[in-house]
Amino acid sequence: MNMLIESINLKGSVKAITSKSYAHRVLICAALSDKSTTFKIDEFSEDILATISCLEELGAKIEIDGSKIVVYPIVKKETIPILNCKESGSTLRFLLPVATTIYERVIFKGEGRLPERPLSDLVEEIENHGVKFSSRTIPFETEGKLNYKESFNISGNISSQYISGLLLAAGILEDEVEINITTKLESKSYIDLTVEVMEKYGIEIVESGNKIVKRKSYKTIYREATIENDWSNAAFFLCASALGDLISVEELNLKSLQPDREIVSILRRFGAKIEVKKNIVNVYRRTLKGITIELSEHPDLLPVLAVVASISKGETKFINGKRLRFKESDRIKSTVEMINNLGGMAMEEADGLTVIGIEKLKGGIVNSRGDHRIVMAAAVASIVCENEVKIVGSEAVNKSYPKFFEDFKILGGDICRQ
Ligand SMILES: O=C(O)C1=C[C@@H](OP(=O)(O)O)[C@@H](O)[C@H](O)C1
Ligand SMILES: C=C(OP(=O)(O)O)C(=O)O
Repeated sequence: MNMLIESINLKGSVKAITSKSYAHRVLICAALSDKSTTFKIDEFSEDILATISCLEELGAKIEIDGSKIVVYPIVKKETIPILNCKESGSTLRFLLPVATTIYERVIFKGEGRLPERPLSDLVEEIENHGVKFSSRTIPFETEGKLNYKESFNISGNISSQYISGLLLAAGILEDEVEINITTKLESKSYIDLTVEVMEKYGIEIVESGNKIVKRKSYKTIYREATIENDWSNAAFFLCASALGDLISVEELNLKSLQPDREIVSILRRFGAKIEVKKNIVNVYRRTLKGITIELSEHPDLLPVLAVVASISKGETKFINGKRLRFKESDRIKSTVEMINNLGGMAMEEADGLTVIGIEKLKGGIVNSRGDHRIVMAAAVASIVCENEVKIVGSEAVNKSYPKFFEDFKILGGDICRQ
């Protein structure tokens, strides 16, 4: 599907949607605990639906009634579970250790770019703990249960999801489990999110240096869960507000551990004025100037920040973002391509990019490269384009924010499906 967007300022207020990262974690912890958990999800993105259907396949009963969701604990089935993780890296990397802890045999599948995204360090460590794989990349079938006799050694600079996955699985056992991180740890806040949710289910996690120790197993003390709203997707409208008229983004937790909460201080460094009232964030347009942005702790912000950089005075350098090459697209390449196709100036580097700010973008055609964050960033870029923006493959947005264009329209956006 293609989307044609006229260059119009957006204005108004929008409520942030349910956090995808939180939803994955609460769904999994709920399914591994001993009683049902009830909570609300107001945006059933494809990634969240992938985790729901994989948990059902593992034997959890999940009832959905509008935005209300009740998750009952997994009851092990006789048949071999077939987990289709669709395009969700979190679903695959969280559920691989979980499923192999519970089941002797599991089939894993995926779609889009997921089979090409990194998994080998996790596969090797799971193999070291007694599980055989029919192939190194998905689709594969596993044979043998994950054993916890030895501690786990895993890299911390390829995907933080490896560590979150091992932690989530370790919570199934009452025993103490030790995870050693063998490299520099990136995206630490995503692990903090995992720990935060697991602790709500009675698990104790102690971190010291490069070692994480898990104690106790899942207990349901979190029968009525609350899921935070999503800073990663709120960032698109916060950036749109920095580029045009005011868009208030509502219902955000200012004290959240979500790494993408950092968008507030990044926009402030660009020169935007920010006002925070309770849980509402208002970003006001000011003259913006280029800055240096470290990507390793919040990789998902790159595409939309590159749009902000494209009309900020001087040079913006995005550094330490090697991992972005392995997202839904090679996000360094697809971001550079998006900015340049819209008439901006972006240069690709090995682990980041440089954007030189200009007065206004021209507009043009952007290929999403199957990446939801490129779709939403290109839509935001339309605000600072002289002409319209055409997004090819705009359906990729469903991965995290299916009603993004609905919200975009409510804010005054002029869009036409083609
Ligand atoms: O744990 C999570 O919820 C996520 C971790 C990050 O991935 P990596 O740690 O693989 O970079 C992030 O990019 C992804 O969107 C969500
Ligand atoms: C990379 C992302 O998610 P995941 O790794 O779960 O596919 C994302 O949402 O940008």
